[in-house]
Amino acid sequence: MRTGIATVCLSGTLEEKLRAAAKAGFDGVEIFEADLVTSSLSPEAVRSLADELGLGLDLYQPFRDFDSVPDELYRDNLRRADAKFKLMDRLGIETILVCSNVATASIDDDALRAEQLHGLAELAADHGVKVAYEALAWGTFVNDFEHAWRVVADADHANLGTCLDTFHILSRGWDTEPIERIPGEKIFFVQVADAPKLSMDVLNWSRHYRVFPGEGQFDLPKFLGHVARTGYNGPVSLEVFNDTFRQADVERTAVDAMRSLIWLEERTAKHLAAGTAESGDPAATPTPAQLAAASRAYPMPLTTLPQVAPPSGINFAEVKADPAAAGASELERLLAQLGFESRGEHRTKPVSLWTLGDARIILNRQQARGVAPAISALGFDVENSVTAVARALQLKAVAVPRTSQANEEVLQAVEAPDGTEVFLCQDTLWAEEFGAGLPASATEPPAARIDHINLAQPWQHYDEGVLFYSSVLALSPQPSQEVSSPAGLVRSQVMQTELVGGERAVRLALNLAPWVQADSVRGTVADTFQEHIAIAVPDLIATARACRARKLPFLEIPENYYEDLDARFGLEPQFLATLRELDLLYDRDEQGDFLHFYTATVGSVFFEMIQRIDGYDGFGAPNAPVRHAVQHAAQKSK
Ligand SMILES: O=C(O)c1ccc(O)c(O)c1
Ligand SMILES: [Mg+2]
Repeated sequence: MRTGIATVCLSGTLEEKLRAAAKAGFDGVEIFEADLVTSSLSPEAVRSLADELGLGLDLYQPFRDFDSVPDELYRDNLRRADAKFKLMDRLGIETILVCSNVATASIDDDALRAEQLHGLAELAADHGVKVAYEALAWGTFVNDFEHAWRVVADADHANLGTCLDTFHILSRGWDTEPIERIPGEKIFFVQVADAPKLSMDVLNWSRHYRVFPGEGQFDLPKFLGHVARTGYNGPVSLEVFNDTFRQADVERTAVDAMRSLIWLEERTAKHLAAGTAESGDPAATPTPAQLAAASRAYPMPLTTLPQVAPPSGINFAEVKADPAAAGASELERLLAQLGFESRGEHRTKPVSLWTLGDARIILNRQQARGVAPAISALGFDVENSVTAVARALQLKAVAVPRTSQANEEVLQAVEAPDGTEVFLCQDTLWAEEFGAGLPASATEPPAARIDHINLAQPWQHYDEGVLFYSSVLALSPQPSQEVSSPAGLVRSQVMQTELVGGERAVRLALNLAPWVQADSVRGTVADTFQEHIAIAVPDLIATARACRARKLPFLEIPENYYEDLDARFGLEPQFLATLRELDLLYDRDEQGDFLHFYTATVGSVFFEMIQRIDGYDGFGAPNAPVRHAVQHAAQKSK
């Protein structure tokens, strides 16, 4: 598949955008008119830079407000077009995108539109240019891709085709099946964007909230499957108008963008393969042979990746703390008060292992000076770490450089967008390298396990994080939520594995905190963000009492919370008194009940102990505002 990206997706100057797109591995770009007009590079210089970078200039866009106008305006529009066709000759660009008229359309007549577009195509032919007509979702008369295609078909000119843009099609909820009735050679260009499902006017939704494929909620594999079936084999190009990406680091955004297309290719091949599966079930998992066949079934080849199953558990979590600061010993004390046991020091590194049941936490004292303790690494249980790493690298994840000594387990890790090191683990043999190793007898079911991890995300890498964990680790994103805090709304995105036998192996929550004005590298963030490790235990009340006896600093919950809780749930007085006494929080969903408590924060890290009763599947979200408020107050008083 030929990959592309519109320059409007990226931040910086035109030259920076082109360099970043080339470096990320794109085949071509769409030159967005405003980027050229405001550039100090001449069209010839842009052309030779693209040449030098090995980047195709696949589209010039947009040309606006052409069709459905009175004759006088039509002639002026042809004059405007003529100037652009001459410019395209200097740039060496063959195709121009003409979007449906939103400003000057005054005559709603398909015959006239077809005639005017035919006239434009005639002029284009004189310049050796092709015109791709796109229906904008808010076009005055043409706002539906089928309508745009009908007009193009009526105009019947070799130099006129249509441009399909997923946003304009899926934001309006149009059926995508009819795409297959367009001949592939009449589709001149394909633009892809994802978006969260929002209820707002479509123009503002489009101009500010588009995201890269896999970061929103549109069914893009289905769309691209239809496109593949038409026989189309031109560029599939990202056109994402997004306020965050336009400010973020250009090279990182380009890599995020490339990852989204690589993953979309694979998902499209899977979608096509599922359609051919014997069961006929579109959700069926295709065999490797079916996947390979689907990837080359149509003129547009689809690259696939090494296949991985979602992780089967959280192998460990690592917290980094500067040994010279109080953080490291405070964390050790906290772990001991929670009931964790020290399993000793690593043979060669200043790193210690702590366990509680099957919950494994590594305390790493290699932190740079003055940086607050933070969650630095997560280990995920995977079937095959070699395959998992190969997949991650193909998805442009960056390998974490590691040095291992003789006789040490070789662990493979890649860097998540926020800098967290993600280890892909096949076993726990690495634990042998710590003094005491793992306890001999793990109980069944385990006395404790890591239930979820909650990571604070820098604002500019939030969507990138969602895409990373979905594509690399096969976690499924849930609809994002917002919880209130004294510093603003916190956007929270849960990524998890499917429910199997009432259990979820992995739950990860990505939080976009309003106060995380972070640098891209974890640990350089001002120590105002907080994140945590949550451990599930079989009897939370007993755990809380034991922790109290060990003098654990609990997060203290205000009395108002318990009054509200009682009003909401009408709890049994004795039970409510226990919650109050132990600073416990409570929630309930359709399945069951949830009990939890939090520790005080050390640096950026705190712990949560939880108990899920009868298949409760949430995170106690209604209690999050209380936690944020108490933590905020605690931070201020420091
Ligand atoms: O928002 C716009 O104006 C606009 C312009 C060109 C496009 O291709 C598009 O999808 C939207
Ligand atoms: Mg478009």
